[in-house]
Amino acid sequence: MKREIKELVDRGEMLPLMEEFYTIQGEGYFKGTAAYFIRVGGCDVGCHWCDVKESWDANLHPPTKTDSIAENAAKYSDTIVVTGGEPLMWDMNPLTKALKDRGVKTHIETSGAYELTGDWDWICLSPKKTKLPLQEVHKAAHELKVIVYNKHDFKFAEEQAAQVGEDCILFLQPEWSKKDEMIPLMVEYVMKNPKWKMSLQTHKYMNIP
Ligand SMILES: C[S@@+](CC[C@H](N)C(=O)[O-])C[C@H]1O[C@@H](n2cnc3c(N)ncnc32)[C@H](O)[C@@H]1O
Ligand SMILES: Nc1nc2[nH]cc(C(=O)O)c2c(=O)[nH]1
Ligand code: SF4
Ligand SMILES: [Mg+2]
Repeated sequence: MKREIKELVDRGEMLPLMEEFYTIQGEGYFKGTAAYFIRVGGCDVGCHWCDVKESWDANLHPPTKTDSIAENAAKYSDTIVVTGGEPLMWDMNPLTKALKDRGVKTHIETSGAYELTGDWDWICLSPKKTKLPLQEVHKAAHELKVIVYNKHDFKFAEEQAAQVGEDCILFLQPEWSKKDEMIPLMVEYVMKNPKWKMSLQTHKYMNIP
C-alpha cells in the first residue's frame, strides 16, 4: 500500500471497505429495524465459526474514503450499523463524526477487543474467548450478545454479564451451525434465567443480507 494511503487508513480517514448494504438488522435489540450496514475489513480475533471469514484480511478490501462512505450511507437510512471484520481495529472517530454530521444514528457490532473509538448511539458487544473485550467496552455496551456454540458458553456468558453495566441488555444467540442442538438448551436457560433474552440471526431465515 502507498505510504499516503496507509497514513489515511491509520487515521481512520480511509477504511478497508468490504461491502455495504441496506437491509433489516437481523439480530439483537434492533432486530426488525431497517438499517444500512457498512462492513469494514480486518479481524484477527479468529472465531472458528465466524460467518464472514472473507472479512479477516484487510488487504483484500479497498481503502475507501471515510467521508464518501458516510455520505453514501446516509442516503439510505437514518440508522447505520458499522460491522466487520472488527471495526475497532481502526480509528472510528472520523467515520462516526461524518455520520453524526449527517444526522444519522450510529450503531456498532464489535468483539470489544480493541480500544473504543467513535461516537456511538448503540454498542452491541459480542465478546469472544480468543481475545477478550477491554473493560472500557464492557462499561459502554448497550447490548451484550453472547454466541452459544456449546454448553460452556453459558458460563462464559455469565462471566461477561458480570462485567457490563447494569442497564446493558443481555442476549444469547445460537451459533448458526449448532442452532438445532443449542436452541432447546438456550430456551431452558432463558426461562430459568430471565435476565437473558434470545437473539436469532433472523436475516438468515429471511434470506436477506
Ligand atoms: C461477523 S461479526 C462482526 C463484528 C465483530 N467482529 C463481532 O464479532 O462482534 C457480527 C456478529 O455476528 C456474530 N456471528 C458471527 N458468526 C456467527 C455465527 N456463525 N453464528 C452466530 N452469530 C455469529 C458475531 O458474534 C457478531 O455478533
Ligand atoms: N441483516 C443482518 N443483520 C446483522 N446484524 C449483525 C450483522 C453483522 O454481520 O454484523 C448482520 C448482517 O450481516 N445482516
Ligand atoms: S470477532 Fe467477529 S469478525 Fe472477527 S472472527 Fe469473530 S465473529 Fe468474525
Ligand atoms: Mg452477519
